[in-house]
This record gives sequence, C-alpha cells and structure tokens, in this order.
Amino acid sequence: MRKVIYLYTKLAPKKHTIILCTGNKNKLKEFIQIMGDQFHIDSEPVDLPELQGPPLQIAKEKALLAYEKMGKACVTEDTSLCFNALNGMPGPYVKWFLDAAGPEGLSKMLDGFEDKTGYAQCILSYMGPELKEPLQFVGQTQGVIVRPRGPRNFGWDPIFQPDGYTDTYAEMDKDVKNKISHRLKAIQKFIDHFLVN
Ligand SMILES: O=c1nc[nH]c2c1ncn2[C@H]1C[C@H](O)[C@@H](COP(=O)(O)OP(=O)(O)OP(=O)(O)O)O1
Ligand SMILES: [Mg+2]
Repeated sequence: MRKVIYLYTKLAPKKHTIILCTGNKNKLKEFIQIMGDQFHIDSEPVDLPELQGPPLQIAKEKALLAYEKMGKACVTEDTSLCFNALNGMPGPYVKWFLDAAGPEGLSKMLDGFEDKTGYAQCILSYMGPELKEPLQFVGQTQGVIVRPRGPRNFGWDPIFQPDGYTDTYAEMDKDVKNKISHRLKAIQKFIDHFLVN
C-alpha cells in the first residue's frame, strides 16, 4: 500500500503540509479539491515576478523566487493556455492577454485561423532545501478554443473545451474538470514522485 510520503517524512513529519505559493484563490481551491484529502495545503499569497522565456524556465525561476522568499520547502504552479495555430502562444503569458482582452478577445485571436486546437498546461514546481534545482511536473489537457460559455470566475475556463467533451471547463461540474484537468495531471505526477511504495 502506498502510504509513506517522502515529502512528509523529510520536511513536515507531523502535519503533512504543502505550502503552495500562489496569488490565485481559484488555483488554491482546485488544489484542495484535488489533493486536500491527502495533504494539508497551506497557501502563501505571494506575488511572484514571472520572467519571460520557455514555460519550464519561467516556472523554474518562479519556484526559486518563492523558495528564496519563503526560506522553506514550497510548491509553485505556472499555468499556460497554448494555441496550436500560434505555436503555443499565448502560453505562459495568457494572464496578460486575458487582462487586456478578456476571454472573448482571447478566443477571437483565432478567428483568422482554421486550427482552433490548443492545450492547457500546468507546471507544478517543488523546491526544498535538499535540492539544487526545483523538481517539475507537467500536466497537459488537449482541447479546442471556443467563444466563452459558462461562468467567468476563473480565467480562461469559459473558452477551453477539452477533447471528448461538449462543455467548456467553465460549464462542467468542478468534479469533472478536476478529473481531467492539466492541474490534476501535474498534481498526480507530483504525488506519484513523492510516494514511496
Ligand atoms: O485552470 C485554470 N483555468 C482557467 N484559467 C486558469 C487556470 N489556471 C490558471 N488560470 C489563469 C490564471 C492566470 O490568468 C493565468 C495563468 O497565470 P499564472 O501565473 O499561472 O497564475 P496567477 O498569476 O493567477 O497565479 P500565481 O500567483 O500562482 O502565479 O491563467
Ligand atoms: Mg502568475
């Protein structure tokens, strides 16, 4: 039976706590929904600068900055929404596109293209005192970019319709999103890594 968790034993033997550094309440909520029964999630609402570069590099720098700020083991997460017609853009910069153009404007960016496919990507990074570099876990969910449908309370959820579904992330039940999401897949890899059989 999988039971001992390296992270617990090494770093937080009693509380089984993960510190998630994020300024995004919706991310935190999903983390708790996905892994709350296995870990206690403490969040630190730090606003971390995000550099430019390939997604893994951005996520790595973010993790190092969070670790520097916290002075203890912590987890960060960087999420991208990538359009295939644009070779992966806006990707890690989607937040700025969303702020500037909203979900509507973001979906309209693909109007001139036949290819509406894209993918959601979560890069979960863990940095702790025992490491030289952050460990990174990548989760991707493929889908298509559509005009906004559903509640607008979480980022680009209204314009992302995962493959095999007729609902957008925003329209589907949270339980359904959390079973197929980019975030779930990254968290699963993270948990698998730290589980000792
Ligand atoms: O599952 C998601 N469904 C829809 N939208 C999402 C999701 N996950 C992140 N998002 C949004 C938030 C931000 O506009 C951008 C990612 O930017 P990203 O830097 O990773 O997030 P953030 O700045 O809000 O929080 P953090 O403090 O963890 O960096 O996509
Ligand atoms: Mg951010």
